Amino acid sequence: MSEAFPSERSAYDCGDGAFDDDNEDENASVSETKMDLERIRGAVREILIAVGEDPDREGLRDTPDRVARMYAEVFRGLHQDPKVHLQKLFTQKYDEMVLVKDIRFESFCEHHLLPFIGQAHVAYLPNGKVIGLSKIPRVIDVLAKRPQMQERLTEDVADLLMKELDARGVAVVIEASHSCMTVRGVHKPGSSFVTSAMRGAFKERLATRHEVLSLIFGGKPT
Ligand SMILES: Nc1nc2c(ncn2[C@@H]2O[C@H](COP(=O)(O)OP(=O)(O)OP(=O)(O)O)[C@@H](O)[C@H]2O)c(=O)[nH]1
Ligand SMILES: [Zn+2]
Repeated sequence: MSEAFPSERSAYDCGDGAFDDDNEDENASVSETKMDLERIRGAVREILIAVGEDPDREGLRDTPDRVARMYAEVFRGLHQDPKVHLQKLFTQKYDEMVLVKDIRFESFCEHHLLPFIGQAHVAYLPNGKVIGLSKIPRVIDVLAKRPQMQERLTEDVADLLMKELDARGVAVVIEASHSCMTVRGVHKPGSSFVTSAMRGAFKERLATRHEVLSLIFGGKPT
């Protein structure tokens, strides 16, 4: 991994509690201190020159710095540990499905570094304990704010929840539109990409899988 990005260890090294805080701006600025902003600025300047631009003209003068700060913001999840949001569980004798639908997220595809934006739907079957509702979107935000593939994002959310909640099952469905398929390349605006990861009872029991899919898609054919 290049020096501009953290090592595997430091990406998960949240022992100093730097990211226990839920404050977005603060998280972005902590991320800035962990990234090699100078290197990003230099690289952006080089790209501008390479495409035939003058990086010193007035309109572009601050662009390398803006882009560096943007990367610190949109890739801050590299320096955050999603598990910190899943430590506080509530004992509850509720053993039916819990579903959080339509969680909007923004991520960046690792192939083109262009945004993909959509909704995630996450269900789990508790095992005597439930998690605070807001924590599921928080986990998605951490994992989305990294260079991603939608399939990996989907599976990582499912595996993490399965493990940390000791759930009897987890279902994750993500629908997104990828800018790399709309603003360039094949130019197919309106197309969406749907991925799913089923774990535990959602994988093993067809009726349970159908139940969650019909709750997510509201009876639409799935
Ligand atoms: N499976 C998957 N593919 C993705 C994702 N994000 C972007 N892609 C695709 O990644 C592929 C990269 O293909 P390449 O042939 O290496 O790159 P490219 O020449 O820019 O491809 P085109 O987009 O077809 O022009 C493209 O087909 C993208 O649509 C993702 O999250 N999952
Ligand atoms: Zn892409």
